Amino acid sequence: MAEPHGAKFADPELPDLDLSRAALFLDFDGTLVDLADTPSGVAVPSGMPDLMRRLDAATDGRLVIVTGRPISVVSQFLGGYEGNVIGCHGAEERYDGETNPHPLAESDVVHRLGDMVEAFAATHEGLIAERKPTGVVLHFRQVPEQEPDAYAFLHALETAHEDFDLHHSKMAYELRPKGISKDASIKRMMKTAAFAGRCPVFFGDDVTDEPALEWVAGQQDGLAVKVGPGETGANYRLPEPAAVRDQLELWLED
Ligand SMILES: O=P(O)(O)OC[C@H]1O[C@H](O[C@H]2O[C@H](CO)[C@@H](O)[C@H](O)[C@H]2O)[C@H](O)[C@@H](O)[C@@H]1O
Repeated sequence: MAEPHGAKFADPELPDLDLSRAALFLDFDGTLVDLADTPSGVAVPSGMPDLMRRLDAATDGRLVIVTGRPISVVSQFLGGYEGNVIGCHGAEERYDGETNPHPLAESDVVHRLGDMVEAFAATHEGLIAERKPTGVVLHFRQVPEQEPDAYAFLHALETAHEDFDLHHSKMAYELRPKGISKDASIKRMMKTAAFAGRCPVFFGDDVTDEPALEWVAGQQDGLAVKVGPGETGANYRLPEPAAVRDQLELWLED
């Protein structure tokens, strides 16, 4: 078993957890792995695929990766992970090997939006367009001074496309289908026979994770863990992804 690296602080300390009674929801970027300069630049620790396999076994299949990334992308980052994923912020779901995409997935309108955002990024050095099956992201991490331009462009696209909403995440703006969210997907999953009665546990770092953190901590009496600084409705906090991985290893040892 891997040696824990030692969390710098936990606020307050996380309790012991019987994984066989838990439903474990894990965000990816900024939670399992450190943020990087570009979407493709994240470094996934070599032990991560094995950690996911062991968590999936310990929860008897109640491990779910909850991410803004497409299922195919996060699965590749996790070394060919085939388990449960809420992807594209809830616009794609894979449970028990079966994938349910949103009706707008790979639609003409999504492709057109992707083309337009790519063309905009191509004429604005430092901006990065990231296409998804259900939307598109415009990243300004390399050029924070271009945030107003990035916002103005995506806001104009949002205004012209009534089926899409504009969302802000870490150094990025994203267009995604209306009515989807991580918390809606988690709530739906927790109502299924396989998950009902389990203690929900959710780790997340971003504003897009807050509604689910608040729901898990405030209404479910579960464990909601905010990763990193910032205001939160979570009931626990860890400082960084390395501390998250250590905590998961500790629960696996119990
Ligand atoms: O829900 P998550 O798993 O946290 O995914 C959220 C978004 O993560 C990625 O963007 C963020 O991470 C990048 C790599 O560290 C970083 O460069 C960027 O600034 C962050 O916003 C991903 O690219 C998005 O598709 C996800 O929605």
